[in-house]
Amino acid sequence: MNAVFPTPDTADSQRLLSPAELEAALRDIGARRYHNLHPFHRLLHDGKLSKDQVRAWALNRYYYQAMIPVKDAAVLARMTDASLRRIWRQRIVDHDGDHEGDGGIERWLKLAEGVGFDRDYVLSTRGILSATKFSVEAYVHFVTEKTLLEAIASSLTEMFSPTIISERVAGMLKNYDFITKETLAYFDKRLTQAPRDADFALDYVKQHATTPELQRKAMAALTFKCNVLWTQLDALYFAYVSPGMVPPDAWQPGEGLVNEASPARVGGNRKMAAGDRPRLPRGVRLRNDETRGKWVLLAPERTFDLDDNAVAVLKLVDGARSVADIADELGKTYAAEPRAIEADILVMLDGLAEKRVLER
Ligand SMILES: O=C(O)c1cc(C(=O)O)c2c(n1)C(=O)C(=O)c1cc(C(=O)O)[nH]c1-2
Repeated sequence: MNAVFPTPDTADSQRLLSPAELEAALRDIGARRYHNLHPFHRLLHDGKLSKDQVRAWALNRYYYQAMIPVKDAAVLARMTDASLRRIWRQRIVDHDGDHEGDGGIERWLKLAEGVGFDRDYVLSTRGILSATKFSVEAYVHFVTEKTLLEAIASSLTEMFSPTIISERVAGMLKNYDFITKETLAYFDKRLTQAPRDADFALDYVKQHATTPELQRKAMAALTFKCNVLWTQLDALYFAYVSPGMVPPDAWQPGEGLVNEASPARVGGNRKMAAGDRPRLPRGVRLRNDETRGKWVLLAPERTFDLDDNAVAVLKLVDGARSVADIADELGKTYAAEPRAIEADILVMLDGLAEKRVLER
């Protein structure tokens, strides 16, 4: 979606924008770069992730939540005006609460517990991806090192969060049987806190970005922050969706959970990942049924008709090739982007695994 006033190009960026034009330019940055557009969020909200992939999100996002008050304390420390500090300090109270057991961080811990985590494991931050930590810490460094205007402008992603939060809560409640309203209670409060915070920050930026250069800096700060959010999802996608490369020491499915079955059972339930090497179980064969002119999967006492796409994939399923390898091969044959078809292949293979005619 293009806003009426797109981000100015170099020629335009010499000109001082009116406050309304600046707001439109900031909104346009969100329309193009906010993390609602990231493929990981699409999968999360549409119910396309396994429970373990949702857990990976909850665990990593905890680090963001836990560091937000550290970030806000750094912003506060730069404010020489008591009336500004009085307003900004509310953000720290929102996340830390007024007493033990209260506040946003606590509610995020409840969310993590709701998907099965042991609270102490989450608090330890042991399994969090290094890339998540780097992104979040870059945000803290940014507000410490840049001007106060840039620090405040970098929080403006919150202008866009109510929409994604509503979409996320509705999508997750509808699509995952292990998600309850109580688990997602964190987001209830954000729906009022975020607009309040964003309105204040936007007014501040519109009032204080009084030269073309300051306006450019405010826009750059918001762009930077969109990237802080985006790279966290890139890291999750890479480790837990495709190619499924979990770095050493990062959380592995089965770790840090309460009352969960043995890792073997968790592994048995989990969805296929790009690094898995699927194979047909004993007794299941791919056959060309010549009388019907169809390829089928023959299992003991059962036959499954296959469409052309499934046949193309299953011809490459040999227990040696990974899902990513299969996507690469098909990408060559069909001149398609392998990572795009990989997602479709994973859904198809999960369907067959559920019917027990495919295994990892
Ligand atoms: O759920 C979301 O998508 C989302 C996005 C953002 C954001 O846009 O930065 C924040 C939050 N949630 C959030 O819960 C939160 O406390 C928060 C603080 C800030 C900030 O930059 O100070 N952003 C966000």
